Amino acid sequence: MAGSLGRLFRGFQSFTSLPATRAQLSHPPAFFSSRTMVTLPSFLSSKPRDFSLPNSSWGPEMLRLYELYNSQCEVETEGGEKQEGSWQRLPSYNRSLKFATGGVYLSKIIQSKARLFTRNIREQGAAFEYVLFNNKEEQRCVGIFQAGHLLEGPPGHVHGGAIATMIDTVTGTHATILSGPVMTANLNINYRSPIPLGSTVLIESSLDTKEGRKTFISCKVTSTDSSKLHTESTALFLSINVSHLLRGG
Ligand SMILES: CCCCCCCC(=O)SCCNC(=O)CCNC(=O)[C@H](O)C(C)(C)COP(=O)(O)OP(=O)(O)OC[C@H]1O[C@@H](n2cnc3c(N)ncnc32)[C@H](O)[C@@H]1OP(=O)(O)O
Repeated sequence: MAGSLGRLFRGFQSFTSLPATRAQLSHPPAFFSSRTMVTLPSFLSSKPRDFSLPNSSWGPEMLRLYELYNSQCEVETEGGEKQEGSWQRLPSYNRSLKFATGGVYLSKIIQSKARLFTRNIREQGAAFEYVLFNNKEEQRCVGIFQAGHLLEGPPGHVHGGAIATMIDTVTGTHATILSGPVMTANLNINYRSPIPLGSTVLIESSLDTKEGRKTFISCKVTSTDSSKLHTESTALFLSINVSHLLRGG
């Protein structure tokens, strides 16, 4: 039981896109011989796709901000050595536990067709394009989000539920980094100005305080130059024992 829960916990980390699971998740496809190495189409590859890497749908602003933060993930010392920088890019997959092993306990909560819903639309750029970066020292997490045409709410603008989804994604991932497995208990959003469809925005999450099982987080969504405030929100996450999920909540 303890072993299964341990495996489940590691899988749970991948649910929230944590980098700790990267090594576990990488299974290089065994389709090449020692002499030839063939690049396979992605649907034949057993390697999970990391959705937080740039793709052809990313506009110039999305790419610019990605480069801005990504360039701070690794720095070069005076001696020319590479070192971890202040930011860390968080990889993101569309399945929670596909690559975790486990028996009855996993199958109780994970259906084989289950997919992370922000990552389940095939057409690139159509819905949620985003990448998260974490700054451990500053206890801050940043999401760069490009909203696609399938997320329409008011004509030409992003649906409030889609915005809430992204706030929950960024703050929830941040809370998991800070506190381990958590669930959203409360999410409070003030919508200040609409987000045009197709635009790129910044989602900035910062730790307010931790009290026992409670992690309180604040989050702002702004235009990429920070001149326009789109939403202000606060969130409460409660640390859970993974058995909470096994019991069906
Ligand atoms: C990759 C993407 C990652 C994104 C992460 C996404 C995370 C999610 O969206 S999770 C899905 C949405 N959330 C849910 O479904 C959660 C449903 N709710 C639950 O399961 C439970 O109510 C849960 C776990 C939050 C709390 O239950 P439980 O552990 O029994 O706590 P409980 O004993 O009721 O309360 C503990 C403390 O928290 C407080 N508390 C609980 N809920 C709330 C709340 N909504 N508001 C304020 N305080 C609360 C209680 O008052 C209590 O405080 P104190 O200890 O001071 O008396």
